[in-house]
Amino acid sequence: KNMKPLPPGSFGLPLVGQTLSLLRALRANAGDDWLGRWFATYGPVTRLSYFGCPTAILAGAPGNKFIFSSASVAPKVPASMAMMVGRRTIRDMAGDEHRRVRAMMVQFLRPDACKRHVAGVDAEVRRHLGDQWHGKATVAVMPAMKDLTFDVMCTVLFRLGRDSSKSEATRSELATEFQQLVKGITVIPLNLPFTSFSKCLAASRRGRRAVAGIIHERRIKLETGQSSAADDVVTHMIAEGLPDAEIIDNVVLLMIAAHDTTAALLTFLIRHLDANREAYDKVVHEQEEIARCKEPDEPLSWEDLSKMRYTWAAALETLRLVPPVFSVLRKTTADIEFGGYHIPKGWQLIQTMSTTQMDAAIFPEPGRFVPERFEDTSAMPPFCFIPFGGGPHVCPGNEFARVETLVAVHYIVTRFKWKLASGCDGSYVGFPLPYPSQGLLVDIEPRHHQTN
Ligand code: HEM
Repeated sequence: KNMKPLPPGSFGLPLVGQTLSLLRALRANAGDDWLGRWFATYGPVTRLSYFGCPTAILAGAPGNKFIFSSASVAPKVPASMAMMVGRRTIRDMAGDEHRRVRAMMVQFLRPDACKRHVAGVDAEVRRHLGDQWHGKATVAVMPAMKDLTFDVMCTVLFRLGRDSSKSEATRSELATEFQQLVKGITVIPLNLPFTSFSKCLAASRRGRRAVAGIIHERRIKLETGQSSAADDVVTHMIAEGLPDAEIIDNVVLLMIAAHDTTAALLTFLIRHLDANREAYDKVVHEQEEIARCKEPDEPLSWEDLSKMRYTWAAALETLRLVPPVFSVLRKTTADIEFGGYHIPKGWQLIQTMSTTQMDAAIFPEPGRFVPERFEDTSAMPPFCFIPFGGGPHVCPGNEFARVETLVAVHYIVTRFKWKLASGCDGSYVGFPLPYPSQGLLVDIEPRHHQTN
């Protein structure tokens, strides 16, 4: 009787709702304009229909705080994602179960583990630049960064060595299948012969079989005393007694979460440094100072990374301007009230990173690339800069992403100069992940350090 009204807005046409119009805007990199118009019409708490579900979109820091920390809100896994990745990932779990499986991943992602990963990341980055940048005149940055982050993840987190042709084959099989299955997450889940979704499902089945093969090998090694639970995340999950089907789902999730996001960060950092010479000079200066104290083949150390303060500030500013994850999707697990409105149980909830990250009241001149904003973040209001999400499901890989980004930037800026190739305008689509036109083609030239 005393129920508050539903949020203002419109569900649009049956089934279609606002899905096509919002997706079209997102793909054309006009999602912010679309949402800006929507919020201007209906206010910061509003309803619409997205992928056939009643949905509330919340704008601003209070909305972010509510979505990330309310006990009556849980992650929503879209049907296409569940079909590609599986239904027993940590995105589908809550409470103790979520904490338990998440802890198995965090064991390999928290700062003390990342400290141990630095040398492995360093070797993989050098190897990549040696293979894909040295001797080249032009590089497509995004594909190169995707390869790099995929390989770093395989080597460092999953210990897929490069010591045998079998493990090289497993890596390349996983890389091929994952390229395809990731596409299936954002298409309409229509499983009919010859649809792109059905091809993605087939890739998912093959990718899952490859992961099952890795589990099989790791179990034998564990049982015969050739390995220990501390060696890698798969062996750890086996030792913790997680059922194989759940290991597969969570490994697939981890592989997806771990590589494209960091590749997008690296790509757009390179693009912004090209366009902002003052920031570029400061990054080069910081990295040259570190390189000067090292022997040519000496890997970077954890202490070196802690000196890369300006470079990390530039990376954070890149995440503010071009968040790899455009928005976070949740669902209500009970009837809730927010901002004077009633949001029923089972509705989807969406927040979008850019409503606060591009708000001039929080980040003056929000369109400008100003890394200095992140040199001291003590005055930054909470729940305004949220590229890694928030609450119990906040990204556990942020420290790993920091290590990867700083090591890669170190070797890129100390070994190469770059500028956009002629004909590449630096434009990009914003969804499902920010992806630059032509993969961001840059012309490169070697600087002075040229060892591998
Ligand atoms: C710049 C790089 C990255 C960005 C921007 C990013 C962003 C995000 C975001 C927005 C979420 C959802 C958080 C939420 O629901 O509140 C997430 C979740 C997640 N990320 Fe990342 N991520 C990055 C890198 C990584 C890396 C390197 C890994 C692993 C090595 C990783 C593993 C995960 C996992 C496992 C989850 C699910 C956590 C859960 O549901 O408990 N991410 N990430």
